[in-house]
Amino acid sequence: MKLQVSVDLLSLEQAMNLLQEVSPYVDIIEAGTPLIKQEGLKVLTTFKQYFPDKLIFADMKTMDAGGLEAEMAFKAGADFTTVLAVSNDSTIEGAVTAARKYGKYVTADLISVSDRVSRARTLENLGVNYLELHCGLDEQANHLCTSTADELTALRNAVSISLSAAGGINEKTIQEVEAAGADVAAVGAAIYSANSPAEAARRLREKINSQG
Ligand SMILES: O=C(CO)[C@H](O)[C@H](O)COP(=O)(O)O
Repeated sequence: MKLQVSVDLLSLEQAMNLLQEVSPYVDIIEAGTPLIKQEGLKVLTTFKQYFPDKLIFADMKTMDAGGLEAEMAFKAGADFTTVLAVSNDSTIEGAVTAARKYGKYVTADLISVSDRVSRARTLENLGVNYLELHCGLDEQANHLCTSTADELTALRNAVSISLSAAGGINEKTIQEVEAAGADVAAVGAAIYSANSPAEAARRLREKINSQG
């Protein structure tokens, strides 16, 4: 399983300071939605420039103009862009077409989808590369998330495309997420809010490695 750090900080300077510390332990660097909104797409270009051996994930959370927004992210340096799974199929198709043109990837974020298994099957048919099971920050704050492991298992049984999990994952839960079939675990606060982000990322990496 790959480890993704979700950089939900509000300045490029803070983001770069964090990444200098944690990048050795992660496979994927995510520019969080608030960071992209605050600093612009240049964060993607900067991440790619300084960390060329990492995959760069743009959490665009696109809801409309799928082709245009995906193209913007890929041109700026992203390897992945996200589109909201609740958006119209034509929006998803636009993002998928752009990803194919650039040889990059689309992740559909299942946040706020009620029938996730049914939507997952449609999204697979539409050509998305990854499905992200995501408990958002507001849902976490209001204790609205159900079991990530059970949900992942249901998705794993329903589709063949890659799965990622995001939302409140930490050292205690990362092995459960991997065992349930995730190909990527995205971790934000458990890394950037830790006393030592580098140590937190190192321990998460160790948990993944020890799972085999
Ligand atoms: O996309 C996000 C919020 O919309 C976050 O990046 C994602 O939830 C992971 O962060 P955390 O581990 O802090 O929950």
